[in-house]
Amino acid sequence: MASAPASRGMGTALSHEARAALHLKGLLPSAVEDLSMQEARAYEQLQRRSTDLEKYMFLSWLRTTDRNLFYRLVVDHLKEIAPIIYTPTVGQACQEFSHIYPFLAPPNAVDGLYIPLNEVDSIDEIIQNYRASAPDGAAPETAVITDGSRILGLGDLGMNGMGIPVGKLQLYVAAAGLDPARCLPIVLDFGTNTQRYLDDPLYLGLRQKRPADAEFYAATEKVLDALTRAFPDIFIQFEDFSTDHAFGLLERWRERILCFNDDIQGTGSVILAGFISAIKQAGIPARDQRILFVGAGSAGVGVAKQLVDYLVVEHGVPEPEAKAMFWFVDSRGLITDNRGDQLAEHKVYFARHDNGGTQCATLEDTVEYVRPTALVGLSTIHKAFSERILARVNEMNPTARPIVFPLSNPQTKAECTFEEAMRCTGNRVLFASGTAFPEYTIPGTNDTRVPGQGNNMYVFPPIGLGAKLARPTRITDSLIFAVSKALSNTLSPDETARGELYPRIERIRETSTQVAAAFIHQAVREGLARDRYWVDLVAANPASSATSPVPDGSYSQPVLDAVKARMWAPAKSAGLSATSRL
Ligand SMILES: NC(=O)C1=CN([C@@H]2O[C@H](COP(=O)(O)OP(=O)(O)OC[C@H]3O[C@@H](n4cnc5c(N)ncnc54)[C@H](OP(=O)(O)O)[C@@H]3O)[C@@H](O)[C@H]2O)C=CC1
Ligand SMILES: CC(=O)C(=O)O
Ligand SMILES: [Mg+2]
Repeated sequence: MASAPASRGMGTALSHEARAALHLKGLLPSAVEDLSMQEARAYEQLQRRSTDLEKYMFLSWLRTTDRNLFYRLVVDHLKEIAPIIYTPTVGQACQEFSHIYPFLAPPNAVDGLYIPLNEVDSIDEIIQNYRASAPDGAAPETAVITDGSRILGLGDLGMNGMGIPVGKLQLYVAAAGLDPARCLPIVLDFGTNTQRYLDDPLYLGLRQKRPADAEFYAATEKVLDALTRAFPDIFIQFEDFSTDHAFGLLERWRERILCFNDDIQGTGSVILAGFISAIKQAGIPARDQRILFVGAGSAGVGVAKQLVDYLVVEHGVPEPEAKAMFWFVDSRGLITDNRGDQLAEHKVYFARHDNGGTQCATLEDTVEYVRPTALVGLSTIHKAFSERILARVNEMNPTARPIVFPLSNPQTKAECTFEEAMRCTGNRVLFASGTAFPEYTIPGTNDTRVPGQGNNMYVFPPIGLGAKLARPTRITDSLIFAVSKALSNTLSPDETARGELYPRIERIRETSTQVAAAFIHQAVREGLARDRYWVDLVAANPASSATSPVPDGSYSQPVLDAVKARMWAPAKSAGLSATSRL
């Protein structure tokens, strides 16, 4: 039987000569068509699926049977397909993962690593099995790893969380041209504390509660040691670990291996980029912002720390004053150092100590107390920004445009919608959400506004691309800062004129290239890059910021061109190799 993956992928696009050579004569319909016809057929099939989950399953099947066609379709229809393979639909797919798993890929298709806690001591064998059966036998260069303990805002999904690394890596490929054969999704199947899954007869993960901290860290240590021994150049993205482990893992590993935490650093970076654009339009100086965060988990604290860095470095605000521009609300109300509970370590930095005896138990009370200019939601609490709160924040800021960022995912967890934010602020809002909301036409006009999507999808793909190319020894805070600056520089004149905060998703491949080029310049500038080619190229072609102490996210044209030339793209016709350029 003809089993070469390329022949299965090409199917009806194979020429008669190729069919003869592969002993496929008579085994395919007689028509020979080009990839655009195959793509048109796949798109038609996609549209015939009546629910988003069915679309997700169809696309998963296509990806694991015809990678080139799948990525052709995704790249050409990214705006429409991103919400299927990524947030929000990926959230539903994860919740149902154990029920749909057999229908996502052909039997025995290798689509990543499932590492159960009770098999961690066999990690070398697991990696060896992967090497032996990996598509194309290529060593992975980018891994996304989760333990499923905090999937989007949906909680502890256990092994079902595998959909997230799979989805993130599809964006690495589609948005930044990483080679799909070298992307490795990993789920640490360390059990789940969600009883619903433990009780579900179809649940496919380990049926046990999660381990205590010591066992968790010992097991992750074994896995990461083995992975980095087997693949010394691998770039590892930590994803959707519950906050109690997210900070600990990052601190343990960030100086040891090439890694980063997407929820802390990636979210910090992308929201800083949107914030830079927002404060240019807000009508008050950056240092006069009063920023109220709802949610003090890995994402909330990660974002706020990135904003503090920016205020210090870019606006010269002394750190204590910059920190004092932030207030946090968690499930117990305003975070202060005198509210009577033991604060988790990651909350201590932002705890208020200037509140006298004032404690606010609710968000409404906190809004009255703080009188914020900006509301940032990373709380997983749907509608936390009620219409009343939005209207009050608008009233409190008659001369400044309020910044409202409901960033929780998926959209069923978002703190408010775009339409609510527009309506309740007299259309003055500067808005970004984690999951894309529909455009909004101001009633009685033809004025249609495009909401910003403040999602780390704009930064993790180019960070991965830059890391793969320049091979820095580690990811520093200043690299992340340069990425934010670079992303904020990518807005087109039209997007800027329309007051948008992020580039349109249709342009994400272009913006990823620019951000990756800036990342490489910064990595060379900090002496972190190990790849001689990029060190020499940057030395010969410095960016405009080469002598400035503050990274400005700039890059040179030759570096941009070289990055573009190294991005993987699906072939457009059967005559080209799968690595031919878009
Ligand atoms: N847009 C983007 O790119 C990204 C979005 N996110 C989203 O951010 C959200 C949070 O992620 P993460 O920080 O890791 O999760 P966590 O669960 O660690 O954090 C949630 C925070 O919200 C607080 N909270 C819970 N209930 C309430 C309430 N009723 N009122 C106020 N605060 C409340 C929690 O309080 P307490 O500490 O007291 O429990 C906690 O501080 C998720 O929905 C995730 O999808 C994450 C990364 C990227
Ligand atoms: C986007 C993302 O990383 C999250 O919601 O967790
Ligand atoms: Mg995440």
